[in-house]
Amino acid sequence: MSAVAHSAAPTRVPAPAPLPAGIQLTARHPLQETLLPSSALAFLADLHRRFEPRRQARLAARRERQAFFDAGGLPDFRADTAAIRAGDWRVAPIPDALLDRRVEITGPTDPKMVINALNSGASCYMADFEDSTSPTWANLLTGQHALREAVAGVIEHIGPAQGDSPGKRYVLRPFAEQAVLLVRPRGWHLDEKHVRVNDAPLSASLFDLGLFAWHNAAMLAADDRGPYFYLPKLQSMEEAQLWNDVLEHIETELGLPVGQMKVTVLIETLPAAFEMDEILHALRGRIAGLNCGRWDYVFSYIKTFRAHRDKVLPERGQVTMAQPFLRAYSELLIQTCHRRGAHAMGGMAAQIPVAGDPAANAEAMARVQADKLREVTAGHDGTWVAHPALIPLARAIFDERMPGRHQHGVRREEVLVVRDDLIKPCLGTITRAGFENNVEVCVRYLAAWLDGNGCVPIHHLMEDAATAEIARTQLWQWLHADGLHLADGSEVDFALFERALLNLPARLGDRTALPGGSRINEAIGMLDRLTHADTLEEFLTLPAYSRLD
Ligand SMILES: CC(=O)SCCNC(=O)CCNC(=O)[C@H](O)C(C)(C)COP(=O)(O)OP(=O)(O)OC[C@H]1O[C@@H](n2cnc3c(N)ncnc32)[C@H](O)[C@@H]1OP(=O)(O)O
Ligand SMILES: O=CC(=O)O
Ligand SMILES: [Mg+2]
Repeated sequence: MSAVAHSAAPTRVPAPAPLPAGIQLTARHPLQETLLPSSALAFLADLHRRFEPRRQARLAARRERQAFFDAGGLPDFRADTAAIRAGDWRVAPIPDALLDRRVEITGPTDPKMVINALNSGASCYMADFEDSTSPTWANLLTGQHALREAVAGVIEHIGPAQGDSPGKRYVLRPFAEQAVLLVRPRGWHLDEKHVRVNDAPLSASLFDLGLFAWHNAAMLAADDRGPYFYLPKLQSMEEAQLWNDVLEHIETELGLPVGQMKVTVLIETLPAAFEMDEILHALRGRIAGLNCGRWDYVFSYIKTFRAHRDKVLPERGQVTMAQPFLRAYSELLIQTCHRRGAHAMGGMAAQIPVAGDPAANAEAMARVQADKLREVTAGHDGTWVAHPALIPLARAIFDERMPGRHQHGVRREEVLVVRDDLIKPCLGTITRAGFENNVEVCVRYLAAWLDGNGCVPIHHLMEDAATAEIARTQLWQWLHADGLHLADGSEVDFALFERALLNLPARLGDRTALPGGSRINEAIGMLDRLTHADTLEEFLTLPAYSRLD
């Protein structure tokens, strides 16, 4: 055969495997063949057909409830569930692997992060497909693959070469020394647009959780573990019931004992704070705890009260856990969990280590320390950190004050939280710097997210979807509420906003050095539109997702 004829011979590229009936994949990625064989897709499609109508019904119920709040209604404890709150019941026993959760590290799911987090010395690692992940198809598949390799114990990552030296090799510590793995799928409101079933997008929650369980349940069972999950952004006990039914169905399908899959629910919406007992009850066969997701909680307070002029919050930096409405929520969570035999997990301080500035670093560490001390003293059974360097600090505080594996014995029976404590307005101010910082954080975070990075440091704080949402919704609320003034007396109006947006490029300087620098103009345009809109967009990530790969 001549050389020409040889090079012209067609290369045989294997055709993609045929998809199960009714399923469409709208993107291509090299990991698809491995992660989405037709049996996995059929499993996901079955979840969709069974549960999608109920998901849509729950989303409609959210809209209906918000319309009630917009008309002046206030959240309150439910009359129809009083018997659940009064009843004497407890959640199922917590498995050994989840009894000591004093320090949990969280983070996105790229292979290096996964290895670093599992090796970090934390008690648990929450692998996050949610607040800290930009859900590009590549991120989701790389993340699922990294987790599967980690559960199998074979994950490896090679860092970039340094001159002539090869890149750093990352491998796992022995299993017994690793953090216990929990996975956080995306919330009920999000679609996974790359998988369509009968011409409708699959729920992102079902994709993330279902695929992880499908690949890993058997391997985890061999280690006497289960797929363990954190469930985000629930608003009601009916949503918890939906999750329970999904999990029970998956257990049956995968041949797991009922209750093998454990969950911890983030109480991070204002409506959910009024249904903590009910959520524990709906998931009582499998729930290990509740968590104070403080950043989304503040975001939810703003959204819930978007139309309530008397509940406008001051600038982000002043809305700390010391504010009465946040203290009441965390104390009620501790009391509720400990009465029911569940863990009451604390949340995330946004400070991260500050490299190259010892004074700023000391201040950041002092803030984290104070936050963790408040949590352990209040009765939390564990806490979150955003960065491995914070683990020793958080661990030392919990070790000193929590000698047992948890502190369910701290019942906090003296705590009496009523409706008005949870919705109490918050005193404070809006400074010009606070206003401009919200504009900067929104734009920079959104640009990074559009570029595929869901968690970035900005001015030495961890920023993710939840913290950025506070900045976005505050801007909308401040600008749509009549008669607000900055602390210096000037009016909060759209001229102020436009000036802040116009000045931002100069303030940012060399944008090539910023994560997502090339998407800054797009982010500015989006924030401008979202802030001018007459109605508040429910989630930033909904319109932004349509711009993602
Ligand atoms: C509101 C909420 O939902 S909170 C939960 C969601 N948010 C999170 O999970 C935050 C996760 N944290 C992060 O993503 C990061 O810590 C950031 C973006 C805040 C800061 O990241 P960086 O600036 O890259 O940190 P830095 O350069 O100091 O990292 C040093 C090392 O620690 C590792 N590291 C940093 N954070 C983490 C983490 N959360 N998990 C595992 N490893 C981490 C880095 O990979 C790096 O490793 P290397 O030395 O092997 O290269
Ligand atoms: O998910 C955590 C939060 O604070 O939001
Ligand atoms: Mg959150």
